[in-house]
Amino acid sequence: MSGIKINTAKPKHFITTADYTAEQLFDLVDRSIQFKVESKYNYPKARTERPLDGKTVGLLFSKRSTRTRVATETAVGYLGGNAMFLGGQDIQLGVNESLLDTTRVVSSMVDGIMARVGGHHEIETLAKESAVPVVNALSDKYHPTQILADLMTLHEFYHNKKNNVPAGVYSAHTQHPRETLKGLKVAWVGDANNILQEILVAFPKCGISVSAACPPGYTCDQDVIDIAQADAKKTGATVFFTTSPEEAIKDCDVIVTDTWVSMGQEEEKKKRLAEFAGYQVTNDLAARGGAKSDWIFMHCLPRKPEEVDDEVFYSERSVVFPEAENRKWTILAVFDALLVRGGI
Ligand SMILES: NC(=O)OP(=O)(O)O
Repeated sequence: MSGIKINTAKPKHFITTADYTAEQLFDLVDRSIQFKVESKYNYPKARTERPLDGKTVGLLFSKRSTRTRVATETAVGYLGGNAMFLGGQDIQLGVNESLLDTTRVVSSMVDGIMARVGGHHEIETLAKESAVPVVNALSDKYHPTQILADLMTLHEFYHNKKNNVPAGVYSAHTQHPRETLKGLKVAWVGDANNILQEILVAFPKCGISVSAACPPGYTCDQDVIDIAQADAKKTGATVFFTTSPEEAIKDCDVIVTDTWVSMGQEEEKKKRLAEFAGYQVTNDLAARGGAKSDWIFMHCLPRKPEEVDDEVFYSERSVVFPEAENRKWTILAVFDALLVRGGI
């Protein structure tokens, strides 16, 4: 009897944007825009294909999530697939079963995995052991789908600004992301966390300069800094670190911050609030530091008022809600690439 040939090719994953070139990230942004326009305006026509029909994506989440979970479940549904949420309270992982065993079992039954983990080594184990593509839904080192959404949000904003497209209107996007993003200066004011680290490995290679202010003692991993500096050298972008928020935001186009107390750091809250004094993003800080007059504000959410005041957060400068929505379109593009088109 002749046997059935089993596909033994290693699956492709999306663990960090550091693994992909700027052109690959731009293509994902471009595809995300196409999905958004198609969904909102039936342009060029309403979607009828359901390429993930009969397929399942497992959401292996050991931490809370609103945006990433909703974005993934709706994105997989949009492609006709089934999203199965496997929360930390629901399965044996971490209580009765190791990550290695769980990965082998779950990946033998699903077609893709979206995983939110603690340590970055956990997502690396998952990717190594999984029989199907794994997407990093957040680890303590990186948050790639968030920063892909941030690239899309920046592209949309500056594309529409250059082309006088009114807010909330989606155009056919005449310019490529490489044209809209190159030369921007993004200032980070906050923790040296997974969001800043993903920004550092994604933005400089896209031609975006990054200047980051973190309190004394809060520093990024050296391998991340090395990647950022090497990428910046190639594109002409700059990478700059300081402990002064005012210094970081000088001449910036965009100010970004995030929580000062990430999930799992709750016992450090009091100490952190004291150490981040002076780091709240306000119009006054932007004026003192000399941000460009038309600076915009980003935050991956959820947000606490100590990080940014209401005046900025709910102002016209703030693109935080389109940024949140774009999680869906970018995650859609990632799963479309990995599960439908065979790779990014
Ligand atoms: N920004 C982000 O990852 O949000 P959630 O934690 O709600 O998924």
